[in-house]
Amino acid sequence: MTEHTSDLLRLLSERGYIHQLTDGAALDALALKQVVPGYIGFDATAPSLHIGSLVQIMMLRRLQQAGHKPIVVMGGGTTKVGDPSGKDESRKLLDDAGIAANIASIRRVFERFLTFGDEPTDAILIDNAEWLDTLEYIPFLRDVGRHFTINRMLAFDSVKLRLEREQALTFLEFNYMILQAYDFLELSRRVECRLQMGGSDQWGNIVNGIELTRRIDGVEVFGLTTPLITTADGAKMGKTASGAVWLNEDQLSSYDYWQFWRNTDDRDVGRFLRLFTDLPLDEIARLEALPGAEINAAKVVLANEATALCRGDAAARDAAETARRTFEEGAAGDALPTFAVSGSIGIVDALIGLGFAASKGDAKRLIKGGGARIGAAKVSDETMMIVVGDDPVRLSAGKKHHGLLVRD
Ligand SMILES: N[C@@H](Cc1ccc(O)cc1)C(=O)O
Repeated sequence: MTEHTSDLLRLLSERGYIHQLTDGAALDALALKQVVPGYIGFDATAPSLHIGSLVQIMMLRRLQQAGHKPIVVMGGGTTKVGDPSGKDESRKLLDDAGIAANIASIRRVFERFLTFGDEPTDAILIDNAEWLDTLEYIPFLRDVGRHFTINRMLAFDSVKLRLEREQALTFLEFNYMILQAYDFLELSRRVECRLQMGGSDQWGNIVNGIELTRRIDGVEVFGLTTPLITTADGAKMGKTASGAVWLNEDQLSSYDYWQFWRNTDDRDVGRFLRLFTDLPLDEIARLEALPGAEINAAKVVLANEATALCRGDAAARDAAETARRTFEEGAAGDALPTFAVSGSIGIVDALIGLGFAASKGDAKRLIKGGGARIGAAKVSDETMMIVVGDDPVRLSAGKKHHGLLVRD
């Protein structure tokens, strides 16, 4: 990576956010002389974003920390089309009411990470349905469509991969990149947006927007993508045995959110501290160098900081306190029910003992349905025996019910 002089690019590059960047030198120069409005778009395919979107949200936060203006674009329009980028199959189409409900629920999380308002570096939120919903087909094709060649569109990964694998790509989805490109042009006109950021799968959509904005308005805008965040064992970050790690509190308790971070692989701690917390780099360097089991202290710091950012200080403190009491003192935290066991117990009896199942049949159905977990691991064997030693064993039924087996 070349040396950057602007706070913006220095901050993004030293904390590990940059994968690809268009004309870095020109963006660097622009960021030195003015407030750069930069955007990231989020489609509203679920009621909450999950950890997979957290790098993008953190990038908007970094943009603001470096003195620039974050623009959150909610994809009220693009969600109706469905981005084929990085997807093997067409997305399930949502109706207007479903999209509106998802947007209302998703948008709350941004208030935790960004400061909104009317000042030059305050964040703003815009819904692209504002301009996409009312496009007129023939004028749009003539003004915008003529700048795209099918020859080139076929070469972008989002299209090419589906064709190569002989997976269907509908004409509806084929239009997505044009609509996202048009968003960039609209945002350049409406709020002088100069930068679009996104995950690495968004590169094609972003580049199309840059070219369209240059061709139609003669304005130079920039693009930046983040690396795909994987864990040390090679998995995509945020996929746990129990499902997606949701950012919204009504989808995942703050205690479970905290635990997700606490369970970070030793090798990922430093990288995650840089990406997902505001701790200064020298402090992170110290934490990631902690030897042996002391690295667990760094994981607790990561869990505390990341949870405080997303869920607030009080939620982070409560989660840390519950964890400390349950795991460090071996006693039960207020938040979780316990069941005392002498030596070992069968999984079925444990589920009944904690009140998660009313009968043996009920407990077996829960296990068959994939709803029973020990720690983060799904239980599939209904005859499994659990040995309870000095440390309590955490048992869960579904997403909401958690309890501890403690030694009698
Ligand atoms: N295509 C993006 C979302 C997006 C929507 C509209 C935009 O203008 C930009 C980005 C995604 O699927 O993650």
